[in-house]
Amino acid sequence: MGDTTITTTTEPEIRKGLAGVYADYTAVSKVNAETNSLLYRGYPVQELAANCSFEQVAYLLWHGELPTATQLEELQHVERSFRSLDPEIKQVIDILPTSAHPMDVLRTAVSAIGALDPHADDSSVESNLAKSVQLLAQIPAVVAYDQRRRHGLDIIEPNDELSYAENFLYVTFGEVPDKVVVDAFNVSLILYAEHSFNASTFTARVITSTLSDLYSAVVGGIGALKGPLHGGANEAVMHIFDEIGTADKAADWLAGALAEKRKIMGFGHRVYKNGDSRVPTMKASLDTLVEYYQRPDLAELYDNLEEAMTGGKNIKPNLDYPSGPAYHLMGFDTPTFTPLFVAARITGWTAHIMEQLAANSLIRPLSAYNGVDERHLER
Ligand SMILES: CC(=O)SCCNC(=O)CCNC(=O)[C@H](O)C(C)(C)COP(=O)(O)OP(=O)(O)OC[C@H]1O[C@@H](n2cnc3c(N)ncnc32)[C@H](O)[C@@H]1OP(=O)(O)O
Ligand SMILES: O=C([O-])CC(=O)C(=O)O
Repeated sequence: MGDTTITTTTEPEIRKGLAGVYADYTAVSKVNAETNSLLYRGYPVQELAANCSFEQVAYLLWHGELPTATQLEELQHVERSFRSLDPEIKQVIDILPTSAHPMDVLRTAVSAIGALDPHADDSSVESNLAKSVQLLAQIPAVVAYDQRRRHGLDIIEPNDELSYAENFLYVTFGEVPDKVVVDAFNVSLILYAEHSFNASTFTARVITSTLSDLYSAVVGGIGALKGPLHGGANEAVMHIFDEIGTADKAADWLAGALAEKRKIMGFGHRVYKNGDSRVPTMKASLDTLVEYYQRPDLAELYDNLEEAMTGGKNIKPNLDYPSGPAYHLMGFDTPTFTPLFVAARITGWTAHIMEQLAANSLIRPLSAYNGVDERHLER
């Protein structure tokens, strides 16, 4: 018998939420709560955010090394060639109500992209890499298409002269904003790209472990990311800011919310208990945006809520806390924030899908039964 033999005499150790459990190895990234650091393929994420484009980081996550100039050019060429949405995908989006949450629209669109791909079930590395680049290129088109149709605006076709970040902003807003905005967006994408066995990546790996296809794993990842305890928190932060109103009300609002045992979105983390390694970098980008858009009121509200939360419960902000207001300042509407997280995390998810396939083992833990004792039908 293998090591999954169930012994009924000893009480199994249950780790709720798999907290503290090592499920497998990964070479994609290292989250170190003790040193408060995050490495992508060995590189500190802060260094990557300060010096690289999101496309370079995507390549790094997929291939394990940063691209040479030629490799980057090739990636950019392919990514730019996939940016337009097929008419069938536009039709699929169009039949969804504009009241549908953008995460539901994106999940549906990715599922449709998979159903239209005749090679969906080809799980070779070459095919999965090609699918990963295609999804990288098309997610911005879906997100922008949906935000614009919700606001009754004309759809803007992509511009393949532009970088990934520039084009994303262009197809959403109809113009490329100033460099300070593009840079902040690029930084946010890099910071959101990868974070080891978080809930959505683990979901994608579980699906992959059954030898299902890459699209199914990504659709599952999107579903897991939508929840407010995970990616949905960046949207929820903005709802909290709206609820609080002005900076002077932050402390009282927090006292009331904590008294009602509410979870304060954008704070806390399963792994980092002493602050999220990515927050200082994203906060610096938020500061540049606050300055650029002249919104000291938003910065004051941000600071006051953080001060009240760290002073009271000593729970620190996670990446969603600075990202939410940063995306708001850039002009994205609030329900679009979590799809922006998807646009970045598609790189990490697909890197993990390929890693899982390279050394696969079906992910299937045990459960300890605590239902009624064995019983029988009365006949
Ligand atoms: C990019 C990301 O996905 S980062 C995560 C984004 N999610 C959020 O911001 C949602 C808000 N945060 C949370 O709900 C949690 O901090 C989680 C889900 C992220 C992590 O949760 P866990 O590791 O399970 O921590 P847990 O829930 O056990 O919290 C420990 C204690 O801190 C409290 N706590 C943790 N986070 C918060 C919070 N944001 N607001 C209020 N209390 C909190 C818990 O209530 C608990 O208190 P207790 O011991 O008195 O019961
Ligand atoms: O690691 C986690 O649990 C959540 C997170 O911060 C991420 O996915 O970026």
